Amino acid sequence: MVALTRLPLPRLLHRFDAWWSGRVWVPRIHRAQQGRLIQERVATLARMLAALVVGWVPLDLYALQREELMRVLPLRLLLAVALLALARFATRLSPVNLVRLVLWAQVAGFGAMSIALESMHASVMHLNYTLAPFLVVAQLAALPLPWIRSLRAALIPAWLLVIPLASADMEADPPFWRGVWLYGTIAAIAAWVGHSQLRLLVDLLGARRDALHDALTGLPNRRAAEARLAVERARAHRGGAPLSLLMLDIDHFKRVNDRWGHADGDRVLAAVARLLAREVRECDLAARFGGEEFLVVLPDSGPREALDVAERIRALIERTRVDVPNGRIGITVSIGAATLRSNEDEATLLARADAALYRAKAAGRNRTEAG
Ligand SMILES: Nc1nc2c(ncn2[C@@H]2O[C@H](COP(=O)(O)OP(=O)(O)OP(=O)(O)O)[C@@H](O)[C@H]2O)c(=O)[nH]1
Repeated sequence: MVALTRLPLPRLLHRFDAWWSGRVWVPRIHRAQQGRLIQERVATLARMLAALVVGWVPLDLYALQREELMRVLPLRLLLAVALLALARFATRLSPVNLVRLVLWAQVAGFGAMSIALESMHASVMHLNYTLAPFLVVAQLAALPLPWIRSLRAALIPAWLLVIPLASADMEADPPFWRGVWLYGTIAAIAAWVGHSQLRLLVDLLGARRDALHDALTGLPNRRAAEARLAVERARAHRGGAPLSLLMLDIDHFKRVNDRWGHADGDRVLAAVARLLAREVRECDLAARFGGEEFLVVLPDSGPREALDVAERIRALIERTRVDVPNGRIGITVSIGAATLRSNEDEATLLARADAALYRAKAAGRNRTEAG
C-alpha cells in the first residue's frame, strides 16, 4: 500500500499549511528571535496605546456632557489597564496569541466606547471612533510578520468597521464601502511594511549567524568562542563556579590532506565537529578555533571533570573511522586542558590550554595534558 505521505495531496496540503501560517518565510532557527521581537513590539505598542487612551481624557472632559463622560471614562480606563496588563505579560504569551489579544483588546475597548457614544450627539467624538479601525490595522506595520499573517490578523479589527453599521446614522456617513476600501489599502500597506521588516530581520539574523559560525563544520567560530568564554569567565569569577577549557588539535592532519586530498581532509574536520557537538553538554560550547584546532568551553567543570571529558573525547576519536569516497580514515587528537584560576583573564587561560596542548604533542600525541 502506498504510504499516505507519498501521495501528492498531503504534501500539497502541508505546503499550503506552511504558506498559510507564514512558516515558509521564517527559517526555523530564526523563529525564536522573530517571536521575541514581536513580543517586544507588541508590549511597546500596548504601552503607547494605553498612554494615548488615557491622554485623551482631557478632551473627553472638555467635549462630553457629564452623563456621557460617566459612560466613556470607565471604558477608557478599562482599556488602558487591559493594554498595560498585556504589555506586562507579553513575554509569557506566544507571539501569535499576543498579536490576537492586543487587536481584540482594542476591538473590545474602542467598540464599547463607540457603542456607548452612539446614542449621543457628540459628533466630534463619533468621528474619532470611526477612525479607530484604521488606527488599529495600521499597527500591523510595526510587526515583523509574513504578509499572509498580517492580512489574516487584519480581519480582527475589521469588526470595528461593522459595529457602526448597527446605528442608522453612521451607515450613511462615512459610506461603509469607502471605509472598507480605505481599510483594505491600509491593511495591504501595513502587511507589506511588516513583511519587509521580516525579510530584513531574517537577512540580518542569517548574516549574524554566518559571522559567528564556521561554514565548513557549522560549529561556532573563534569569534563566537571568545565571546562566550568572556561571558563564562565573568560568571565564574562572580559566582565562584569552576570553568575549564579543552584545546584540541588533530594529529598529523597535514598527512591526512597529503594522502587523501583536501576534500577528504574537510570531511574529517566535519566528522570531528559532529562528534564534539554530540559529546558535550548543552551548556558547554564546542567551537572550531582555527584550521584543525577545536576549543571546548566547559562551565561548572573543574580539572577532574575536564580531564574526564577530554579523555572520553580522545578515546572516542581514536576509535572512530571517517568514511570517505575511497576508504575510511582513522585519526587521533591531542588535547590540552586548563581550569580558570582566580583573577585570571581569558587570554591567560587560553595560553595555558595551548601550552598543555603543545606538551601533549611533544609527548607523542594522542594524549591529554593538563595546563
Ligand atoms: N582540509 C583542510 N585542511 C586544513 C584546513 N585548515 C587547515 N588545514 C590543514 O591542516 C594542516 C595543519 O598542519 P600542521 O599545522 O603542520 O599540523 P599537523 O600536520 O596536524 O601536525 P601536528 O599538529 O603537529 O600533529 C595543514 O596542512 C593545513 O593545510 C581546512 O579547513 N581543511
